[in-house]
Amino acid sequence: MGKQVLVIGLGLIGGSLALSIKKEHPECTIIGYDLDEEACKLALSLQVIDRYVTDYKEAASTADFIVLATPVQSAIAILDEFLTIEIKDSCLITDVGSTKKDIVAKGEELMAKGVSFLGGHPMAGSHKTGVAASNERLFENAFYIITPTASIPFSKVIQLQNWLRGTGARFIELEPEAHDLYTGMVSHLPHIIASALVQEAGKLGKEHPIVTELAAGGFRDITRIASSSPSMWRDILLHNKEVLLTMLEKWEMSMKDIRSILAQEDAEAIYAFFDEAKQLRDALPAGKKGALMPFNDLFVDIPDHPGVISDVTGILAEEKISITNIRIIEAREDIMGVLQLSFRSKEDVQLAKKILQENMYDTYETS
Ligand SMILES: NC(=O)c1ccc[n+]([C@@H]2O[C@H](COP(=O)([O-])OP(=O)(O)OC[C@H]3O[C@@H](n4cnc5c(N)ncnc54)[C@H](O)[C@@H]3O)[C@@H](O)[C@H]2O)c1
Ligand SMILES: O=C(O)C(=O)C[C@]1(C(=O)O)C=C[C@@H](O)C=C1
Repeated sequence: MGKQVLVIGLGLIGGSLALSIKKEHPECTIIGYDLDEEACKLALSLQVIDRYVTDYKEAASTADFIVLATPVQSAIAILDEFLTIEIKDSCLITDVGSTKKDIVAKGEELMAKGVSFLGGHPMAGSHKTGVAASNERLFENAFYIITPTASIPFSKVIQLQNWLRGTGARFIELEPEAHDLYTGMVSHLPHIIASALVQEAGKLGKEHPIVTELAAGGFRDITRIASSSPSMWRDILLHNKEVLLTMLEKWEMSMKDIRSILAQEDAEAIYAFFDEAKQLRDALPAGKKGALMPFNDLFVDIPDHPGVISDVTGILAEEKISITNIRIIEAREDIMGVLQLSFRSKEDVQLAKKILQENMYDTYETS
């Protein structure tokens, strides 16, 4: 009989992992559990899981591999419950939480009982939630952080990577504290800033409704992540409180600095502020997926007439090239518009470029 995998939390990440585990281990049975039974039913009908349970305890006691993919506070509560039930000696438990210190500390309590827990965090995701947004390629080429402690045997690290080979992710090891510090900077703080920015625009928008209508590329780019799950981010902030309090203090100081050079009309310092940021941003590793997403974008000049967008997308669909995002820039009456198309990989960008050029579309990439 094939092995049993239990996925608890059938949302974006649990669903995507279930798909990539099944792809690499088709003989295993994927059992799902979610607090929300509708999520279980949807996961079953989308063939993300083989079956679901309405109480995970029995399935946990027979599982070979357990993935916790709930918001981080619930993951701790579930690990607490695992302390009270029988789990097979050979079973490996992992989580996908965006914070690691508290979860790994709880996992150590299980280790003391002879149950193997190895913390994990795939550094790829989306502002979308729910199993319907699952994608077996979500983690391809992304960093997958694992946080082994001294109490976990190396064989379990290999076992985890084998289970998760279908993700196509690149595994790296970090101490839980280092994980929370680094992701605090490149993931958690940006989510706070994005949400605060949307709140500010919302306040002005109450008095001047046109403001939100005017929100164009820049605002949308920097605030996309403000559409993420509030319960997930509530838990992340509470788990990474100390790190984020320090970062917010430094952030406030940084805002004070820019305020001060602006008040003084210090043009040189203002230029240096943007120039230094541009150089740092431009130097981010290209072609890598992870917290620092690369741009797999192609820009296409389009004449401003009806049907042109469906023509472009139709050409790409015929070649089976998936578009992950589409945006129209500068499309005003009677002038050329620009279509910004995002793809999963650089290869898809190149293929799309070739096909569209063959169809007489002018295309260009950004560096
Ligand atoms: N979204 C991302 O970009 C991303 C990336 C990497 C890691 N993560 C982490 O992955 C985890 C899941 O995030 P997601 O994006 O899949 O969220 P999601 O909202 O899409 O899914 C979470 C699911 O967990 C279920 N759930 C909540 N409490 C539960 C409980 N006690 N028992 C069983 N099910 C429960 C919810 O009903 C929901 O279906 C979080 O810990 C998050 O920090 C998220
Ligand atoms: O792409 C997004 O929407 C994300 O927010 C993904 C993101 C991130 O901050 O980069 C969010 C939380 C995770 O723990 C890992 C990845």
